Amino acid sequence: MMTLRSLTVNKSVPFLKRFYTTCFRIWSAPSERYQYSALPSLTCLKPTLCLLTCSKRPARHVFSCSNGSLLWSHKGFHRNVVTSSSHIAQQVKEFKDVPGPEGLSQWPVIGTVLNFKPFTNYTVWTLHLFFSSLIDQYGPIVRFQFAGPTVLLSDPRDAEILFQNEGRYPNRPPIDLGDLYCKRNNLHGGFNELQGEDWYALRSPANKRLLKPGSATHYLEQQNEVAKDLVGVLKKGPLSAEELADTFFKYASESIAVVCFNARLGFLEPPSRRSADTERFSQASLKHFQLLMHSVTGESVAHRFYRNKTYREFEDTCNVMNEITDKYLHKAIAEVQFKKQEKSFDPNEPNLLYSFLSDSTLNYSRIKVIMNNLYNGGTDSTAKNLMVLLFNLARNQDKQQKLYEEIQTVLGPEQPLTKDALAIMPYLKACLRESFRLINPTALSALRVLHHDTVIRGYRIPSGVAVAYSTHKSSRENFVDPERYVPERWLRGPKQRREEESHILANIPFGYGARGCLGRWFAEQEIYLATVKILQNLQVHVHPDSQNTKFGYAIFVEPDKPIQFLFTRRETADKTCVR
Ligand code: HEM
Repeated sequence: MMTLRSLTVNKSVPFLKRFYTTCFRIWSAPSERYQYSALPSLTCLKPTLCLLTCSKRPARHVFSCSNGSLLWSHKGFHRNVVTSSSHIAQQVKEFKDVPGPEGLSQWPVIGTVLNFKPFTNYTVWTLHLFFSSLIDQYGPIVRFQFAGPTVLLSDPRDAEILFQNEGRYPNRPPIDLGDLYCKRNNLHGGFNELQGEDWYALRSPANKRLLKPGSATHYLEQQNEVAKDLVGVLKKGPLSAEELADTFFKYASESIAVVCFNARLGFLEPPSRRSADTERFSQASLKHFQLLMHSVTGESVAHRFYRNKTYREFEDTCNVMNEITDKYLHKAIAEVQFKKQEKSFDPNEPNLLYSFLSDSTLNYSRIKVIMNNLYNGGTDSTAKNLMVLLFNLARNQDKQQKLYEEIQTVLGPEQPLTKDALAIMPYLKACLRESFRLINPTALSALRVLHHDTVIRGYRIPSGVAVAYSTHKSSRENFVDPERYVPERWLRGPKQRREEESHILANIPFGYGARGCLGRWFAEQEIYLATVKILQNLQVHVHPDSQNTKFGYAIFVEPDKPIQFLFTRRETADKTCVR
């Protein structure tokens, strides 16, 4: 028995007209154009057929049926058509038929172990290359063992089906160290740990605040001050590659702290001027990430069974961060109370922390988890991707010059970045978008555990199976000259490049769907701010030793060794901050 779940209609086109036009197009098109052909069900006029959206975005399926779905994307019918008809269901191949390594490689546990060193050359750090090798060997859909039966996809059209079927509460497995900490201490889990309705209860109040237009631009002015401090530190130089990586981490931490704690924590201050709390917080959050990486890369496994050293250290970092978060939240609570007494409190407060604190449906522990998660989500991620952008600009001086000229035209040598200025800086946005594409995946996370059986590429993938999407592959296969850094491919205009036609899921640095990144506007804004301020003052180069830096993945993208950037002062052309 099939059930209809959803109907999305593009209101600009009369529904019936679209319906009949589309039926005609399916009927009359050659069947080999369909990867998952709906033709038989249509020619038999099976009324279980379902449709359509003409939206410019990937199709929200109009009808989605419990035993499959029929989709139509903006690219046309040949893109994504999965049938839901029971007639077609008989042609669907079984999970066991999905191509992939055979024999011991499909055994639980052993299969996973065999994928990595010493049995192959791969580690979690080179997971993207391992995924690519599977795709090269077996094709665009692969069945393999990765902590359980897993399917790997590389075609954005298949990813579209995956995301269409992720449901209201997409399931992305947590990093076990964070999950264990919450469980062992009986604490409320965060975005990464929770699933189902519990996750949604946390995510929904955050969505409405963080993903609404203008949520990030409210902080432009304050975060611009942080960017200025960053440039101050860079100008003082010289900084070693390690110090530089640390400085970018501090920049991202300071910048997101403005949002999460309504305060400048002083991470970029010289050590003598940093408060003891700031120092502890800075060290704890850096260590926190390193330990999470140990868990992800499999360097630590024993913490799953007992409180080993890694786990105890991790618990310490969480405790420090919780303690300092408490201080800032209590301060903000007092401010909100004061504003309320003074009757100066705006119920539509654009300030995120105040807005959360004045929401009577959220208790203190939830707000604390949200703020802590946003803070942690916004440090390493932004810092690493900022460095990747600078690396790309340094290695492509012509692009850097072009961006510099855009900055000079719109802002001149000193003006801060504003919302209006951002709206007329397409090259800045294109530079970041292209940097994301070239480094894809930005994070190890394009993974969903299926809630129900789903037909992908003609195979029925059972519920409970994890499906990963190799954005490394998709961000190369769908672009011309993929290894080159070409921001122009994202510019609109008369000379619009072919890439503009690429599938929207071919480049998804912030994930996709209901569980996509919550902080994407903040991340982009902070990277823009730093890049603009740096280029207004300095020209960026990389030391010859860092020219061939390779990138891998722990949680976020990571260089194989810290990058030695060289900065030249624009006014004096004197390489002061050089190492
Ligand atoms: C360039 C920087 C960043 C990148 C590349 C990035 C990337 C991602 C990705 C790929 C995901 C998983 C999405 C999915 O599964 O579909 C994610 C999740 C998340 N990100 Fe980001 N992120 C960045 C910055 C930030 C910032 C600044 C914040 C906080 C303000 C943040 C908060 C989060 C949170 C809370 C989640 C978990 C969402 C959930 O499971 O509901 N991220 N991010």
